[in-house]
Amino acid sequence: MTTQITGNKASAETYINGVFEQLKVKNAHQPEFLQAAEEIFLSLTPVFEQHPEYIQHNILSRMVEPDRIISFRVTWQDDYNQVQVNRGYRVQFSNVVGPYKGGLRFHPSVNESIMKFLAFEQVFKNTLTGLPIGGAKGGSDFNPKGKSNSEIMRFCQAFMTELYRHIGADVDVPAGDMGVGAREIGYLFGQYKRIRNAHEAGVLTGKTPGYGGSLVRKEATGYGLVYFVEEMLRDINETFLNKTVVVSGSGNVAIYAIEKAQDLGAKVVACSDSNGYIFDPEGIDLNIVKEIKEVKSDRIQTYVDYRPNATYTEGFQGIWSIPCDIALPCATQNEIDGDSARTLLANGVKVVAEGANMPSNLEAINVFLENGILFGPAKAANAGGVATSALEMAQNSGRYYWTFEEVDEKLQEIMKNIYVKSKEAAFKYGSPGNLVVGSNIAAFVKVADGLITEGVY
Ligand SMILES: NC(=O)C1=CN([C@@H]2O[C@H](COP(=O)(O)OP(=O)(O)OC[C@H]3O[C@@H](n4cnc5c(N)ncnc54)[C@H](O)[C@@H]3O)[C@@H](O)[C@H]2O)C=CC1
Ligand SMILES: O=C(O)CCC(=O)C(=O)O
Repeated sequence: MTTQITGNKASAETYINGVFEQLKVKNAHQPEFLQAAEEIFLSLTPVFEQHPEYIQHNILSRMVEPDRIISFRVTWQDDYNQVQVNRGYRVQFSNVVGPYKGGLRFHPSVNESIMKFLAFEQVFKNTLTGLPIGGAKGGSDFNPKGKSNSEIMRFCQAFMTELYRHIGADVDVPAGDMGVGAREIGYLFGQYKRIRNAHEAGVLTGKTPGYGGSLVRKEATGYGLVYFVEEMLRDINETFLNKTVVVSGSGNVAIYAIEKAQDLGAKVVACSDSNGYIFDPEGIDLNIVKEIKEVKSDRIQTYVDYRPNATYTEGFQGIWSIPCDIALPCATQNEIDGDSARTLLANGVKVVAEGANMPSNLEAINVFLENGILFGPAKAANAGGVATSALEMAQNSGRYYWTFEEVDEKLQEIMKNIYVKSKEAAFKYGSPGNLVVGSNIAAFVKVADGLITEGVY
């Protein structure tokens, strides 16, 4: 089946629906990728109405097909000398705006659909930062849980032994995502250097500060999320001060979102991991969470051993039944469904902003938007991490380091600009206040114009 391109004569909706029907046929077994695409397609009718040239250039069909998908075997030896085999991926989705850029996820759920949805989202997110970075994502179905440090190192070395041939400071620059932090990036970088015999610092970001890494990268996604919400609140003359906040997850994004929200005077009362959630009515003691997660790699359940007034509940979904002013989902995709969204609404939530990638499903997003909840979509609200990665690339190529304050100031400026850009696009294209539509359109137009500028390929 091929799309009929009839230029200005085709209605925007007919074109968009046609491309989506083809996408469903071609990717029938990739629900996460189709969900991410549908969310963007639903925003685009006014763009194609105003820009019939995008139909002539068949921009949408070009944008939903990744430049390439690399899949490879990762063979490594565990601590019992058993040979283990995992599957590795790198989806290089688009380099229209800059070199491919995006994290690596090590999690047993990783498959091609999840890699493609993340890489596709990354194209739009990276464009919104205003920095020259294209979109990619990679990872493996390797499960880091319960693995020794030596096993993690051997896995990372095996992973890089194949990945190295596909990346480069001007080609594709991976970083961390779930299950991949500074330790894993260190092992990956070490192996890259050994193979290439070159200290090409800009080939990976999220490195340890002092060894090529930028200050603030560790904190950047969580801090950036809170800076974005500050902008949303500013528009209604509000601040974080004395707000009750619920944050899901207790990993990199969640911990630093909690830290910054607390800095700004909020009371964060709950967080979670994949087993369950804790509720601390007096406000979470973040030092305990850091000790449990960053030092001991233990379950969040153990928090209640330190804080007698806190409670632990099995099951991660229940966290959304805790009344709050601001909800920050920072764990994983599809963690908020329609029912959870309605519960949040009934309990008086005012703002929902996404630290994780695609944490709200389409039904949940509609519940928020239709009921006037201020909603910050992931590709805008969590772009602070990748933006700071781009700042790390800039420092690496300039061969110097900025101070914590310098990077933090740039991050705040970037998050503010993303907010303004998304808000203005929403207004211009007829959906004032809708940051889903605004962020999708602002990014789409930039990539679409790039595709036209750079010619058909
Ligand atoms: N690390 C980064 O810079 C960025 C991460 N993200 C997204 O943020 C999310 C979290 O990533 P990180 O914090 O980096 O990962 P991480 O590996 O540091 O932490 C993930 C946390 O989520 C918990 N978790 C997993 N599934 C869960 C569930 N169903 N319910 C509750 N908790 C659950 C885990 O126990 C862990 O505490 C992911 O969606 C990731 O793609 C987005 C932008 C940048
Ligand atoms: O810093 C990066 O390159 C990647 C961050 C990331 O994976 C994300 O934004 O989802």
